[in-house]
Amino acid sequence: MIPIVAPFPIGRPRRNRLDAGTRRLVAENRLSVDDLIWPVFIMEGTGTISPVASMPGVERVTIDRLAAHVAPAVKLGIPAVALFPMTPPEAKDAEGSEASNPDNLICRAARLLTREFPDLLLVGDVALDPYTDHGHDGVLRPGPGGVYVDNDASLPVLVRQAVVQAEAGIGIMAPSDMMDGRIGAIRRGLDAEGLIHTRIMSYAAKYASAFYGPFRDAVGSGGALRGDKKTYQMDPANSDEAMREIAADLAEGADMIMVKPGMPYLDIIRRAKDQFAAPTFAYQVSGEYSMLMAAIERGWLDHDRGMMESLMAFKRAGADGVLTYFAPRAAALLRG
Ligand SMILES: NCC(=O)CCC(=O)O
Ligand SMILES: [Mg+2]
Repeated sequence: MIPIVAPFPIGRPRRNRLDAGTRRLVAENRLSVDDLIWPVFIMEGTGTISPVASMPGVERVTIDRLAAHVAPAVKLGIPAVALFPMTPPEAKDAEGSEASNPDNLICRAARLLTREFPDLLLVGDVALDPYTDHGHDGVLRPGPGGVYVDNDASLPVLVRQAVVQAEAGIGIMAPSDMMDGRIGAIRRGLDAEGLIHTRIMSYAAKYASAFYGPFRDAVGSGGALRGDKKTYQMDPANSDEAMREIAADLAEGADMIMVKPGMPYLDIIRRAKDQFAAPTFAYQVSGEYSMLMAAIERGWLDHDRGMMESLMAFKRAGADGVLTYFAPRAAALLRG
């Protein structure tokens, strides 16, 4: 489609920007509270709210503080929270066994939130990195290059993790591990337990990115990480490959797909939406958040305008929703 524009001076594009009313009428995209998913960090202990040093304005909370922490977001109408645990080092092992403990932090948090806020959607991360002492998303076995994150040996562990999380009340499973075939394996595993309503939001195109740094600080997995994740997360140079990853996950039964990180990968979101017309989400990851907040704290950017513009970019790129640490603040602004 080639837009027809009358030549100047008959055509004057500035007419449609003349006043706030006109600008509202012609706005092509809108951000709404309905688009927001809020990632929340949980830790062991009691009575503690602990700031994440590398993410100004973000806190980890103990389970007894979780309902009070989440209540304002629920009140603002945020439809979903994504839960991430800070697993204590003594609960970590090489196989990530704690991931499938039905009484792990995530499951206890999910039972509590389901009871307190029955309409709030819970998104559960499926990957082993918060639970392994080596910081990888799957289990390590001898393989190419010495040790290797073993795809097929990781799948049954991920399936068990998804099942315990679903049984604890998590309605949306979000596999972030990037193993091949995990969406199909998790779907079959859930269905075998009768968990046919559990949705899968696949981190289909997850890049091996520098922008996850502050998150690893928040969940305490950064120091432990041996090597890098380049043998399973995607190369930032690639875009066609993201389309193949997304196609595979949709074919295996993903209900929704995600692109991660967000802002440096807006082109991937647009391609994905145009090509697959599936519910598409962006994760505005910790490094993007902290980058904005660092500039905001120095007075170099305006908080509200910077936040809203960064979120609108995802809508314009074609995302249906955004996982963002700004969610409660954006929702408060949208509610006026
Ligand atoms: N599965 C979650 C992550 O890997 C990182 C998210 C972030 O950096 O915010
Ligand atoms: Mg894949």
